[in-house]
Amino acid sequence: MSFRRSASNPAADGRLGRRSLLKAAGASALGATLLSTTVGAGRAHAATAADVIIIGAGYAGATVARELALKGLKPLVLEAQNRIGGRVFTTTYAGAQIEAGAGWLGPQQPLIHAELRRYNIGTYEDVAAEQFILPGTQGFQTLDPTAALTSLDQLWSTFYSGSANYFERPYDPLYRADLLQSVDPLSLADRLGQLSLSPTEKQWLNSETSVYSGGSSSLGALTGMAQWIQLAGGTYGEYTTTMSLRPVGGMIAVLQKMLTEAQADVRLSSPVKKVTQSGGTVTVETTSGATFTAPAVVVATSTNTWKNITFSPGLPTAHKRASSEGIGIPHATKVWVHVQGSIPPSVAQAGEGSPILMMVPQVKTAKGRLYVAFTGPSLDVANASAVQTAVQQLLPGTTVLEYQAMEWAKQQYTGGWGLRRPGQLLGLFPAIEQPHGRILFAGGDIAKGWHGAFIEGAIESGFRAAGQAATLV
Ligand SMILES: Cc1cc2nc3c(=O)[nH]c(=O)nc-3n(C[C@H](O)[C@H](O)[C@H](O)COP(=O)(O)OP(=O)(O)OC[C@H]3O[C@@H](n4cnc5c(N)ncnc54)[C@H](O)[C@@H]3O)c2cc1C
Repeated sequence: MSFRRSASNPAADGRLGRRSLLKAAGASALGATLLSTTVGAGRAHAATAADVIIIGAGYAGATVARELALKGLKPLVLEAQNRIGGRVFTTTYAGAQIEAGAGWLGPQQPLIHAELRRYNIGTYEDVAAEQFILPGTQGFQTLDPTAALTSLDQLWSTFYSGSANYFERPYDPLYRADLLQSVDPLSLADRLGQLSLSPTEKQWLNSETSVYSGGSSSLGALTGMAQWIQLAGGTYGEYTTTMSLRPVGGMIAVLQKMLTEAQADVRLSSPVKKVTQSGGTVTVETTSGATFTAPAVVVATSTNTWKNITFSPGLPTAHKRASSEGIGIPHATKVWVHVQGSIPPSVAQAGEGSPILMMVPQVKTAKGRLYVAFTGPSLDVANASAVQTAVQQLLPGTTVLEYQAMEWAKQQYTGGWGLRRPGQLLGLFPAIEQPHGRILFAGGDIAKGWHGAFIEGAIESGFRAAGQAATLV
């Protein structure tokens, strides 16, 4: 899909009016390519009177835009794709509204709840599971939710023991940097290896540690997930509620309202390739050759994508390291599966290395039920019979009617959700939050609190970066 540039049509050069925001948010069907369209072959330079240029129209960028606008400043948002939202992608499938990316909110995430109140957007509870299907000594076993969660709670409390001390203040993760010295180098797999677990118990835990790590539990940091647990209240039961709420209108709804309130000039299909600081200004160049200048720039893209932009002068050490090592995980495939069968709504988990690691029940349809599946790297989601077999292993007696997969880690402009690697908390913070001259950095990946896999963190980082940017204008 491509558009021709037309001087008389603002949408044609990627500019977005308020009414177009809604359309842009849901423009692409799930499964369609998310690569940006080549809008406006951009030979021209584009003069702009923006106070701050924001690169990226995800939750972090939208928060920056809204906060700067509230301070009376004029933001310009350059977004690579032909839609807003980034790793939030509300769309429809099998007649239902679905989330191809971020799907749930937790009750203990104050910033997103303040935004929901601000824009008068309600939430509703997600579908409750009526049973759990978990690895057993001989194949899978079915448990009622209370029994499963009680056992899981005990196992995770052993796994995370000590985290209440080393994250005494979970919103200030370096507060006990002294205690973190021995813990931050550990991967989730290292921690599993320290415990005396039966093979079954190990599988109960490593299905989740491998999902969050993007394949192998050796990729994710123990301190990454332990901080989430402490932010949630300290127990696994409380942590599970981070997957309990959905906003009316979808995960995109608040973001749309933020950009609308900001009256932000949002240019879609405008991938930034170069950011140059000189004197008191910063010049931003898109892949089409369009240039924009402003006294400050906020880079609000996923950490993994920073390396695709040429910064002059080059990025500081911590930022270079974050982008080259990656905070975004290497495998983040979320599949919506339409399942037929008489099985009650079930949460199903399988051990690390399995084709599907976790399935979560979603809405009932006329023909069956939708499920969200998080896969492991061993499953080829292009192979329908492999998907069918993998689903039937977890949900026996069911048939897959259809499915749609989004391989987020392969998306050029976002990548997957984030989970810090071992050593990154002490190795990158607090330097990663600091300005690089007139360039500021925002994004869920580098949040202090709900980092990586939560829009709460993207909003937090957006508030911080907006405050930093305002001092430079
Ligand atoms: C499958 C999946 C499930 C998730 N589930 C949840 C969940 O249930 N709950 C939850 O709270 N969070 C969840 N998350 C995490 C959440 O989506 C992210 O933490 C959050 O959306 C990150 O927002 P952001 O603004 O930091 O980055 P992004 O959303 O990645 O936004 C960055 C934007 O920058 C743009 N961009 C990149 N490069 C350029 C460039 N060169 N020029 C211009 N623009 C550029 C991108 O296109 C993108 O729009 C999930 C994520 C994924 C992938």
